[in-house]
Amino acid sequence: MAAAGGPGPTCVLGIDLGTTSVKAALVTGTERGLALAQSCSRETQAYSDSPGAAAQGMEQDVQKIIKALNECLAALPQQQLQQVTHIGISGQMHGVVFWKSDKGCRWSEGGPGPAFEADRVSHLVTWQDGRCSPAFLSSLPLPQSHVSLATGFGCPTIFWYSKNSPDFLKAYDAAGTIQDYVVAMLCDLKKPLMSVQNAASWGYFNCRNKSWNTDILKKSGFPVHLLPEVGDPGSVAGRTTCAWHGIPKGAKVGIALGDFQCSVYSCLTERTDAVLNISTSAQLTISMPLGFQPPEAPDPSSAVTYFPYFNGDYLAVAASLNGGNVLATFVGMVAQWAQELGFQVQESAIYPRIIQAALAQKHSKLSIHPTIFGERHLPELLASVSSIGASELSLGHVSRALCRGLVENLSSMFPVQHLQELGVTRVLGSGTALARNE
Ligand SMILES: Nc1ncnc2c1ncn2[C@@H]1O[C@H](COP(=O)(O)OP(=O)(O)O)[C@@H](O)[C@H]1O
Ligand SMILES: O=C(CO)[C@@H](O)[C@H](O)[C@H](O)[C@H](O)COP(=O)(O)O
Repeated sequence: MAAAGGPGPTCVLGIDLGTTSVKAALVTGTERGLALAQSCSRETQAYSDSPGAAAQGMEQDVQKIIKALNECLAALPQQQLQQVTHIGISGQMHGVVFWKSDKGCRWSEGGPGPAFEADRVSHLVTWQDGRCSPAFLSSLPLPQSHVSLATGFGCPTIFWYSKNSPDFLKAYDAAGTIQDYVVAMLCDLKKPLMSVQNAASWGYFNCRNKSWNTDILKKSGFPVHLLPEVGDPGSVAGRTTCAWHGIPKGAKVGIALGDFQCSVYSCLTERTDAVLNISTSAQLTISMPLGFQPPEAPDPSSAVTYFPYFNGDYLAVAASLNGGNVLATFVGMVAQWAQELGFQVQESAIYPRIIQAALAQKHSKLSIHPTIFGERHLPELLASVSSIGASELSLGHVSRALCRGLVENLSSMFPVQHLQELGVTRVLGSGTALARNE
């Protein structure tokens, strides 16, 4: 997001508000282009209870997400933060957070300069939330969008609140993804601004005319006043209204982007590339030809969907609900079993051991279908294990079969032969769960 026309940015700050961790990167402009100067990541540990949504709820505490963001920025060098002219923010898609527009945060003077903490803000209901049952979703009006409705998507979640807990919504007059919330706080936006990338991930958004299905929603009593304004990815949402962690007031802030699209953007160079991103979730994706338009109506049974990218382009994506979160659950299970057996084992110590054990293990017949979270196109299909031989029960066998199962699941959603027919010659990997797992 260089300053159009004017001098390019001397220093750009990139932020990703992911489901598990916040990442921040300082990128400096050099004569050879942009170079990474510093980066930092912090796990948010933000999972929280979900009042009213029973066991299916999956919410995160926004205070903890902003705390992790502040810790990341405080760890970056002041001298470079003071040169930041542009801020780009991406984050977990689909989810929704509500806030009171003039009381969404509280600014305070910290060591490195002013910073904000979340104030009159709800929990973030994330993309992993399961409160919108298949029966509830089918009770909602049909969207005029190529993206099928799914639980954890912003608009169905707002419908859920308006039907099950209408008083909850009365406390708020703004809503957006977590990344839209941060942009709104930095630019003091009275009305949140959302990019087409994130709007498409909420449902009830028509990507062709870039507008919400307002008439359809109004007729069903949906609180349309909560829908953000929508803008193009890559456009500027506003400027910082005060200094922030040493970043001067007036820095340009880009409209918030989808983490998935940014993962792709970080490595996609050829149209013949596919990208395999495994973070908390997992996606296998390719770019569609210039001028491609998604179908008018969604196909809920399809494992592949189309998401807006940049400049009106689209990505075809197999978006799995099962990625690094499955590995994290397995590690948690091993830690829990160890504790029940009387041993205390840190989860951070288990990851390297399962990875090394799997590396040392040849492929075996043990087969794990890892979809413990179901899939959007097959919500009922949970995980299973088969071909369990007595001699194939080591930690290495199970860990290797689990990793293989994750990739096989994605490949079943977007088969290799389909990728080859579309001209794909290379798959690029991105995401922590890949990068930290040999
Ligand atoms: N110590 C570790 N070693 C290997 N993988 C890890 C480790 N810690 C976390 N992970 C994996 O990284 C995933 C989170 O990746 P991250 O990029 O932080 O997610 P997100 O972008 O969704 O916030 C976890 O789901 C887990 O599978
Ligand atoms: O579900 C889709 C697309 O429909 C994913 O690409 C979606 O962006 C991601 O699952 C969420 O944004 C979470 O991403 P991450 O936290 O796993 O990086």
